[in-house]
This record gives sequence, structure tokens and C-alpha cells, in this order.
Amino acid sequence: MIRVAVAGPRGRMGALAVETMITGKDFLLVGVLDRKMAEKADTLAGAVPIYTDMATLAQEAQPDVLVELTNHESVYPHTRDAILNGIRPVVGTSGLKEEQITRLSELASEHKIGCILAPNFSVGAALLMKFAAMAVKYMPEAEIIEMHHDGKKDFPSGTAALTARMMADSKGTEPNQPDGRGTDISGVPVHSVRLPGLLSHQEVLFGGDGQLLTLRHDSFSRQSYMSGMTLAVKDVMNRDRLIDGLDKIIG
Ligand SMILES: NC(=O)C1=CN([C@@H]2O[C@H](COP(=O)(O)OP(=O)(O)OC[C@H]3O[C@@H](n4cnc5c(N)ncnc54)[C@H](O)[C@@H]3O)[C@@H](O)[C@H]2O)C=CC1
Ligand SMILES: O=C(O)C1=N[C@H](C(=O)O)C[C@H](O)C1
Repeated sequence: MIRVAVAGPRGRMGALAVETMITGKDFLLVGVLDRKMAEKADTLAGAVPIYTDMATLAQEAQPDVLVELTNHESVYPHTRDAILNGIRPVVGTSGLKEEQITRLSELASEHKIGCILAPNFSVGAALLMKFAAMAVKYMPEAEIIEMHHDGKKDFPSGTAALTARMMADSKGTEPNQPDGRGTDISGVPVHSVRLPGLLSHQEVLFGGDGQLLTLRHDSFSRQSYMSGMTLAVKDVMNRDRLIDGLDKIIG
């Protein structure tokens, strides 16, 4: 049994992760990291211990893995503190900056501890990233459109940011001048749409002479993330460094 803690257990993703860890036969949910202590009527309170700081969580619950599902402000300190307390982070939260990823990678290697960054846990999105990195070698003029529900606070999405970085690595980075139509990530223009009715959708458009190639992935339910999350929780147990992207562990 892998001892798991979840950060952000009251969120849309965190609540589903708690349920998945409680029902999964390979996992023991030993605690959650929350912003506040339980209230009397809190349904989490009876089921699982609630902690509000990493050191106490590490000491008392002794998790092997922390599944991080909070927001772009809390993700870096949580991931750093998990590594420093000997807990392997599986980070689903988006919004980590390049320099933060570099620092976390150094920390994980120094401490010889696994850490998986997976801004998108769905296998389809991981495949889209691989295909986009492949296609950009042949069709280098490419742009990303990411479309999400209107409750999403950060932009561009973590999925778009990782896709752009993988495309840039694949073709050799050639920074563009941002032209006001969207954000530029490693030379790839990224456009963000936030609308009610959407969940999580991404298109990568490749333009060429008289032709257009479109790669598209849609998540219609948050259940699409759960198999990748459980895969990452198992995989991180066998790592001793930071892995950036689910695509690196699906084979
Ligand atoms: N990797 C993946 O496949 C996916 C990743 N995400 C990402 O996961 C993150 C969470 O998404 P949602 O659940 O939709 O957001 P949400 O806003 O529903 O939930 C975030 C939760 O984190 C809590 N939180 C914030 N700071 C905290 C702290 N310091 N300690 C404990 N809890 C804290 C908030 O109170 C909130 O309950 C976002 O960054 C989102 O982009 C979302 C969907 C899929
Ligand atoms: O907030 C979301 O919903 C999602 N966030 C992640 C991201 O920023 O890429 C993953 C997925 O797109 C859903």
C-alpha cells in the first residue's frame, strides 16, 4: 500500500483525488493538507486526518506521496516543502514557472527523491503533446488554443505551457515577438479561452502551404484524469529525480 496525502482536498480535483485514493486498492489515504481545520459538519473530518502544515503532516501521517491539487500560488511552496520533508510530490496543479521547475528539479536530485509534474493527467493530452512535438519538426508554424471552464483561475493552462515547451525542445527554440494576440511560450503562441460550458480542451494548429493540421484533445469529465494520477502515484515511488510530464512515464 502506498501512503498518500492530498493537498487541496475541497477543490474540484482534490475531492475526486480523495475519493480515488480511498477506493483504490493500492493506496492508503493517510491525511489531507488543507487551508483550515475541519468544521463540525465536515465530511472529510471523520474519514481522514486534516493537516494545515507540511511538517506535521510528514511527521504524523508519514505519507510516501503528496498529490498536489491547489493553485498556482500554493503549488511551489507545497512541492518544495514535500521534497524537504521526504515526501514524493505528484503535482497536478498548473502554473509553476520555469525557474520554479528548475529549482524543484535541483532539489529532487539533491535529495534523491521522485517528483512528477503532470499539469494534465489524461493519457489523451499526454499523447497530444508527443504528437505535437513530432509534427512541429515538419510543420514549424504552429499555435495553441487552450479552452477551459470559466472557473479556471490561471492562464495559459499548464497543459498548453508544457505542450509549447515540448514543441520548442523538438524544433529548437526560436523565440517570437509576442504580438498581442496571445502569450508566447518558448516561441509558440498560446491563446486562452474561458467560457461556461467548457471543461478542458486544447487544439494545436500547424499551418503550411495550402494546408492545416489540427491536433485536438477534449476532457469531458474530470474522471479522465484519474487513471493517469494513479499511474503517477505508483511511478513516483521508483524515481529519484523530477519528471516533467506524464508523457515521460506512459512509455
Ligand atoms: N493535472 C491535471 O490533470 C489537472 C490539473 N488541474 C489543476 O489542478 C488545480 C486545481 O484545480 P481545481 O480543483 O479545478 O481548482 P479548485 O479551485 O476547485 O480547487 C483548489 C483547492 O485548493 C485549495 N487550496 C488553495 N491553496 C491551498 C493551500 N495552501 N492549502 C490547501 N488547500 C489549498 C482551495 O481552497 C481549493 O479548494 C489547478 O491548478 C488546475 O489547473 C485541474 C484539472 C486537471
Ligand atoms: O483547471 C483545469 O480545469 C485544468 N487545468 C490543467 C491545466 O492547466 O492544463 C489541466 C486541464 O487542462 C484542466
